Amino acid sequence: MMRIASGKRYYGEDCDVSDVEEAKQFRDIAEELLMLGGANNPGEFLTLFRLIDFDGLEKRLKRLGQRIDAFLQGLIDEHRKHEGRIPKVDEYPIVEHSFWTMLLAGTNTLVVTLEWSMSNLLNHPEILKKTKVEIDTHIEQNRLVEEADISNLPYLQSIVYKTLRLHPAAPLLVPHLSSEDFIVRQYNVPQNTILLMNAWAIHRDPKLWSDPTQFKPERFKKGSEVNKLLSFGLGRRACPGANLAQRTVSLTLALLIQCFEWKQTSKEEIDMTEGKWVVVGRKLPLEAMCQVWQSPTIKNSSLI
Ligand code: HEM
Repeated sequence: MMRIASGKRYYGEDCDVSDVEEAKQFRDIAEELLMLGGANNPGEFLTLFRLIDFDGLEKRLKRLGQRIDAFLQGLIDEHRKHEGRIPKVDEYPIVEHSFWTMLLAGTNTLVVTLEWSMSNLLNHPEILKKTKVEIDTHIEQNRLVEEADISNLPYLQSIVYKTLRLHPAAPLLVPHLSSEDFIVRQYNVPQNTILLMNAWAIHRDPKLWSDPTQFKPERFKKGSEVNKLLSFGLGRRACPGANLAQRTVSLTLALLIQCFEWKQTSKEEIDMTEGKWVVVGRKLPLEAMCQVWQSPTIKNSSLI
């Protein structure tokens, strides 16, 4: 995402990151923001806590907001210097906020989805094998998978859908606020109520899915199953990056499978315990062994 937005890289080996200090700053900010975003704020339930800023959450958020503004200002100034344009201060807020929302909403979500996909595949070697066969059957030996190939790899796409169902990166979506009073079934929802939707629970509801906790990519062969997914929300505030996300995760996963042979580090199943941030990844980082497949195209690729 950072590359799309500014042409820079903030993650990866230090030698690939042009400005190591700036990259570290970004990673620190993103981590703190995700941590505070997931914080349970007692002030939302009891006014007294809000008045005394219990836990100092508000102070920490304000401090973080200033760090974010300074960081983004630096990027925008740098960009304008290259563009040779005179800065127009009143343009900043929109540019800043759009830029930051994209980075915040579009980085960790992709990473955790990819990590959950790989975890599931390592726990199901037969599915991993089937995916490799699909890739090798559709992609010529002398080239790597490209974005345009994804639509010809339905089994791979099913794995991504399946992962989005069992491990939606934002299991409670994003909090919404009711703009007026309304009724859902027998529930009265007053104006200004914070509303959370539990996509995680809906995706595991046995009334909607057969074998709801099983990792069975085949089920998504039937297109209608995809329409039941809520991983990107619904309606006018649904995720605008859904298409990009599915393509990015599918392509990265396809390349990982095409280029490397993957194995677990032990005989035990990979622990699938979830972490507790607002974007829910694995509790423990995924550990796996990989080896480059012995093909000249892959060995000579700049990806390796
Ligand atoms: C697997 C990856 C992703 C998942 C699971 C995901 C999921 C979500 C969810 C659940 C929402 C809230 C929808 C709602 O509350 O109804 C959302 C909002 C949003 N997402 Fe994503 N997202 C992903 C990737 C991306 C990417 C790559 C981008 C940007 C390029 C992006 C940009 C946004 C933005 C800007 C919003 C806010 C939309 C609004 O409030 O109107 N997301 N996303």
